[in-house]
Amino acid sequence: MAAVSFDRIEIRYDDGHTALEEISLDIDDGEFIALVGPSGSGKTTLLRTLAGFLTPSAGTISLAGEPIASSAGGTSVESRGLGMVFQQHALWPHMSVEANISYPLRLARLPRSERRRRVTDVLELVGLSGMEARRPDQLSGGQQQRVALARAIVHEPSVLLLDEALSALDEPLRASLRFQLQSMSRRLGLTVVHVTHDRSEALAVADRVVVLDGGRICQVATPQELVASPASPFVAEFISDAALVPGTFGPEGFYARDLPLSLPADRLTRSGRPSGGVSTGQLAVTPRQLQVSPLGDDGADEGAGAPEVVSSLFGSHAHSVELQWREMSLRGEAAGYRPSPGERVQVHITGGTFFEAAAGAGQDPAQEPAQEPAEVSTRQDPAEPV
Ligand SMILES: Nc1ncnc2c1ncn2[C@@H]1O[C@H](COP(=O)(O)OP(=O)(O)OP(=O)(O)O)[C@@H](O)[C@H]1O
Repeated sequence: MAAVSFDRIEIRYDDGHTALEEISLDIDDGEFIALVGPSGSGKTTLLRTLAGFLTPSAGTISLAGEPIASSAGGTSVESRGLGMVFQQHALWPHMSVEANISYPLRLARLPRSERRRRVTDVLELVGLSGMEARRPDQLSGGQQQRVALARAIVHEPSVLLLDEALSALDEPLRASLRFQLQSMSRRLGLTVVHVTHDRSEALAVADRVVVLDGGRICQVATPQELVASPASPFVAEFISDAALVPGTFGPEGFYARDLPLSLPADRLTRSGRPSGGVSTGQLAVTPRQLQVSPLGDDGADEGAGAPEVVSSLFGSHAHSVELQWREMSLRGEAAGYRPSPGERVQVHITGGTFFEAAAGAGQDPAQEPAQEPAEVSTRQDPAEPV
């Protein structure tokens, strides 16, 4: 197992496209890192660079403190001692499970008895004991993927690289493999770099999540930090499906520009360094922070200007509601009541993160301790129903 360090890595493809810029990241020995970001953000490029399939145009990569890649070249893929699993489990169809898994051990010329022992151990670890003699076509997709995992870890890799390794599997198998992957990597003390386009998977399994966009790192944080203190409106939108409500922030709190909606200062988190006075920007409001309830009898004017339900998806804890409010599309949650499409409703905002205009991406939320968004009684909320 080993720590990994990226120092100002840049990747320019042959056609001149810059896929990665200024990537600096330290991964601890035994840490589980997830790389997430929109399609084309550079996740696979970063993984392939670490694996040794791509040479950096600038910067260096170190493994266990030793440089392994720079623009001058690097050590070979094989000598990096990595384990890799891809979306499509590339097993040899004509070989047994045992032969598939022990292949890297045969290459390393380990004696037969040692190979047998290791294969037995690793099959137990991935929950496939006794399946040594089967061929891949006699296994389910999930079992095949677990064989691929077993093969990737049997030679005790320095780092385990996963590229959408669970993406081809259906739920609930995928969920159970998430549990298995995490417990297995913990037990072995593996350093893992897991590329996924599935945000909830990244948050569920990783110690820290790296959010990429346009070839740059937007934020590196624990799952809790990412959700509670997104570093930019993009991260809030991408990770938590936040709506970005334009408005102003002053001593009394946030006032939306285009909607009859406000939030007192003590219920919101402010990202970056406060510049003082009144500032304009955006309030990122996640669906959990936007509670939907029926229009009350308390004088609401038949809801003419109230948010309208576009769709309402069932949820076992709360229903997910998509709303149109004037020009804005918002997502919220309704607990104990499921609104119907076309219905006018009222909304209450329980928290949010304010981003000052032009400050935006790249701010360091650590400069200001983040408050947990307040979960308050919605009825006293100043986000007035219309
Ligand atoms: N061989 C290549 N030549 C030129 N550009 C490339 C090449 N491979 C990838 N790119 C570009 O580099 C950028 C990053 O691609 P990459 O595959 O790393 O993204 P990704 O985040 O893994 O995307 P996805 O989630 O769709 O797999 C994209 O703009 C892509 O079009």
